[in-house]
Amino acid sequence: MSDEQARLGQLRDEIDRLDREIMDLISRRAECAQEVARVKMEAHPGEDVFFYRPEREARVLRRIKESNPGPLSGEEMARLFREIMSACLALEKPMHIAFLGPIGTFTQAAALKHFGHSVISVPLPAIDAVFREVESGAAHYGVVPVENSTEGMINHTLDMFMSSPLKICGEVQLRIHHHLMVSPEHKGEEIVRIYSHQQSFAQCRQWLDAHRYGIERVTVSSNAEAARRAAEEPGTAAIAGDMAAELYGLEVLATSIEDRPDNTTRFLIIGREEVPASGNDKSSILVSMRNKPGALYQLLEPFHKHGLSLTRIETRPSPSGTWAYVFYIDFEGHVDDEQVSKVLSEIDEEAVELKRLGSYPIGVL
Ligand SMILES: O=C(O)C(=O)C[C@]1(C(=O)O)C=C[C@@H](O)C=C1
Repeated sequence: MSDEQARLGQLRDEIDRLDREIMDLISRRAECAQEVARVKMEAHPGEDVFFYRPEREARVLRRIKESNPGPLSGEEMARLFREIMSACLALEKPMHIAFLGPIGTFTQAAALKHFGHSVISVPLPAIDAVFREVESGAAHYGVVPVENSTEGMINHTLDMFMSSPLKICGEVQLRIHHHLMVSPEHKGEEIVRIYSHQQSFAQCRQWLDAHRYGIERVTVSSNAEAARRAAEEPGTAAIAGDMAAELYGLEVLATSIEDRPDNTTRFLIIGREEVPASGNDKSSILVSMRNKPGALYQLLEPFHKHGLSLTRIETRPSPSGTWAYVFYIDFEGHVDDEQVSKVLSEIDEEAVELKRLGSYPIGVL
């Protein structure tokens, strides 16, 4: 036996021993989670028990990232623990997660990044369908896109909050990489048409103008639908992500063709209950103000006065009248914080309407 083989043999024995230890520890952790479920059910007999605890998960993942000794990165370690917790939660209660489908979309990738792979993910054809699925109780939570760093807000999602009773329970950000892809069967053929979602075309506009100028661009309902069509139709290509390429067996001709290298989409987790403070939270509100001089100043002044950071303010036309507006505001803090409750009660005095959309942990992953 060579020195190399002898050394590899020792190291692999050590890895086998460690794997057994890791497995025993994960099994003990899973038993604890099962016990947690029993305690929760005993404490709330006959009630709707909330097994998923976003504030607890955020704390666990933050602690893992902060205390990770390396050599794996904090992100990588948190991702592994994300999957362990996902499997533990599935033992307590299998979670149904509705997302803007079809399967293979970036929203599904975001749902799996946030909840891990042990959930049952349910694709739905539109953003309002995701809201309805969660409102009716058919799904425990939903995942919808809310803003993209290149293209701005997803207005449909913002507008749904005006009428929906749902709460925001979390957020997750996903780096969006778009690829130009074709079916390997039709690879040699000239591309006469490119399919994609309107947002993806917008995020790759400069690349397309520089590299595929003059080719017909056809907008479809999702990237996954674009990939499905490209898989079937000779002479076509799709702009979509890795999941869609894999799902439809497409070959990537050009990778990461998004115009901005930091192209990121933020998604919201929507649910039926409010989330307790996790120690590093964000809140979202909808406010409609009277149409009078200084209204915007009056709305923002309490944030300045009480030292709260705004992370986003967006204006949407109000459904109640022409030229009336609703402000969608994200800010740091939790509704249970003293400063936040002062700000909200000051805004409430001036506003026509103030709707609290929820406080939730700032995305960890
Ligand atoms: O701490 C809880 O309440 C649990 O249910 C345990 C646990 C975990 O595995 O750590 C599982 C699911 C929850 O979403 C949060 C944490």
